[in-house]
Amino acid sequence: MIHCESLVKIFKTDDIEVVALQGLNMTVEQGEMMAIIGNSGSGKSTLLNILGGLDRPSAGQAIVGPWNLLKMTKEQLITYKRKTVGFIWQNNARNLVPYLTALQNVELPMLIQGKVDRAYAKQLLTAVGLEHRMGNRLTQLSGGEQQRVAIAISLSNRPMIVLADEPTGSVDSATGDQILEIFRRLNQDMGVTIVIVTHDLSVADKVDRVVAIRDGLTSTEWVKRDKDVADKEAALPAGTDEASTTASTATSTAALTAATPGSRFGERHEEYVVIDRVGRLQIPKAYLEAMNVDGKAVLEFDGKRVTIGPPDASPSSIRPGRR
Ligand SMILES: Nc1ncnc2c1ncn2[C@@H]1O[C@H](COP(=O)(O)OP(=O)(O)OP(=O)(O)O)[C@@H](O)[C@H]1O
Repeated sequence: MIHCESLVKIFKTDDIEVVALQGLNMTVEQGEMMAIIGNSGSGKSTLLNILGGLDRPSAGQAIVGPWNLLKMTKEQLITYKRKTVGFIWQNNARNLVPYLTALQNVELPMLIQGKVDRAYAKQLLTAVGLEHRMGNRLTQLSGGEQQRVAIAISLSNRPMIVLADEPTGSVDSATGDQILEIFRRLNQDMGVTIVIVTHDLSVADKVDRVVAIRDGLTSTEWVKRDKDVADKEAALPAGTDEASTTASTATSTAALTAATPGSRFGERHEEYVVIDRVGRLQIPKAYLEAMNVDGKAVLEFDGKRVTIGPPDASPSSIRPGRR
């Protein structure tokens, strides 16, 4: 559904250029609910704005369904924004009109497009648990309820994808959990693909997959594992053949398991380093410092594992591991 390859975004002002995305690769499958996580300034919002058609990429490839975001005309971009994507912002003032009721807010984008479907608007508000608040003005709703109205609005044009920028950023953690549960339900019931951008690591446990962005590049990926496989593997003694086979099958799909896999987001996530099409990967700074590698390194391959180390010493190991 979404395919970004070598995606570059450069912001130019009078005297400086900021390379916000430096050749990013990412794929999102149809029907997935995934999160993009990264520190402030890592390029998350830039990527989301590009996927939402709000900003144009500078180079590379960005394909969403049948659309090529680099090659679209202005008119196509308008149609794309109206029909393909729904947006949710952290600051919901961007989505909502305070003096209108919840129902009027959901109907507004439909009105702008020329056809109000009241039954569908009500269905959306019911889906986000606000059937009893439809007639209330936005000012009468709590922050969490307003965010739920924003979710209903994002679906009013029946989009294929919902893009959410820090959707839990301005609510407390219990409300944040509720919002993520609503996303999950909508994802399952309506089949809508959901991409959440956040710096909140706790979101990771609620999604199928997490892609970490660092310095405008995808660096690491955590995939939620099939619970049965995870339970079975946990029951096996370390180093048994069956456990190794399960781990290596997983690694062969996309990437190399990192040296400290899995544990960061609980038992059911497996951590991978992303390797791009031409074989590049990002090595965490802490590892490079611990190995005293700077600029150049020695790679060794023993037929199964790649080992990397400083040029003048025997290599320290980066190896596919598992819990
Ligand atoms: N319109 C712009 N003009 C110039 N530089 C920009 C612009 N938008 C973003 N940047 C720069 O691009 C880089 C990535 O910014 P971006 O907003 O995508 O990061 P982010 O990961 O979403 O951060 P945050 O979580 O703080 O929103 C930053 O260095 C930022 O300063």
